[in-house]
Amino acid sequence: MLLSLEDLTVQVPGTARPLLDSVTLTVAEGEVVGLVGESGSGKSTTAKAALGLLPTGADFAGSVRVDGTDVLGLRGEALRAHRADTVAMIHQDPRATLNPVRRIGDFLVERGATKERAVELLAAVGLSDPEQRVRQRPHELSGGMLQRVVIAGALAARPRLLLADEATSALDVTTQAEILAQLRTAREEQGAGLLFITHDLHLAAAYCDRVYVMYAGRVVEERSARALFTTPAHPYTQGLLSCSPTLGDSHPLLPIPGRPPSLSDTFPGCPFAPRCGEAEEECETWLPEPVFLEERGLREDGVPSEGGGMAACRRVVGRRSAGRWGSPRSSEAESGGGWAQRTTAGQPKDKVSHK
Ligand SMILES: Nc1ncnc2c1ncn2[C@@H]1O[C@H](COP(=O)(O)OP(=O)(O)OP(=O)(O)O)[C@@H](O)[C@H]1O
Repeated sequence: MLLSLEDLTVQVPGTARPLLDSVTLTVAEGEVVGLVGESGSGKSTTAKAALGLLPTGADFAGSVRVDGTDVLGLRGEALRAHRADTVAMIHQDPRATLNPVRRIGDFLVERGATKERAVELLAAVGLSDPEQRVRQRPHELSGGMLQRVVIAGALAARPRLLLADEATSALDVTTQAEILAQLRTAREEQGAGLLFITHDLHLAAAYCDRVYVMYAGRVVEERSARALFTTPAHPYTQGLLSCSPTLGDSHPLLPIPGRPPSLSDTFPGCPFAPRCGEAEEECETWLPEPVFLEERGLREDGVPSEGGGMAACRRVVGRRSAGRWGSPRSSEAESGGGWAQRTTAGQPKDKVSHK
């Protein structure tokens, strides 16, 4: 597996609950995996963990592996090489990545491209006049052009794993569509995996192969993009879909009531229970573990589901076997009940300090 997070729990001092709580997530070679959730759900912290970057002073438990390498154990030159060569992150604001006084060509050469390849990379991400662009400085290009430059820079070292954190959110829809297509092409040509972070569940469903939904530092659902869109299993996923508009859909938008929890909020049970229209008394005290969703017949209204996947909700427990997040499905984990009583406010066991 290219990227594998296993039960990653991350806590910083002074917060009541962890930033990440037992996050398990995989990205295979050549796969586009979406990570969605409201602000503060832990998406960026999850992606940064793949770079070996945890908040200063954080305690963590669990593991992060890229191509089999234990990333959180890397130090010094090995960590620098990992960040320079193996993984590349693309942020929302290209101006935060680009040095305003350096030429575009220098930016690409610093990332390992030759001068000829710098021109080729700019052409590959759809910039016109690439020979001229390499001599220009960031203030001479528009925001959409700069984001293309940043993507060219991310591809320069031919990384195995691309992390796109809201990389297209600030762009107009035409530029967004072109950049998404170019990221996909780059992924195909280089065989890289792509972790695609977005607030927009519809975009994730349209663009990704598989999607993880996060809430309050936990993964609450993992499905194929199509299954997530057609038969969302978790009430939170259903809520996200109901409150985001789609073209041609005349249904009224239904916002999820309440607000996402802060790091000072703790929960004896399911973190989503206070906002969940389906919550029952048990949800307030029991934390649902992930369970497998079968190929068909998941939903109570009889609509067939597709593609299996996992969800952590009391509504699907009892009808499904306990499981582990990730892909492919692991048969040895198919036993047990799928419920766990939460005993602490998420204190990681066997924690390690990240200084
Ligand atoms: N270095 C840090 N120290 C303390 N808290 C942090 C640190 N980094 C992130 N957090 C907190 O961890 C939680 C998760 O943050 P994260 O940025 O991962 O969420 P997100 O889902 O990416 O949000 P957004 O969509 O707004 O970027 C937030 O409550 C954030 O304030």
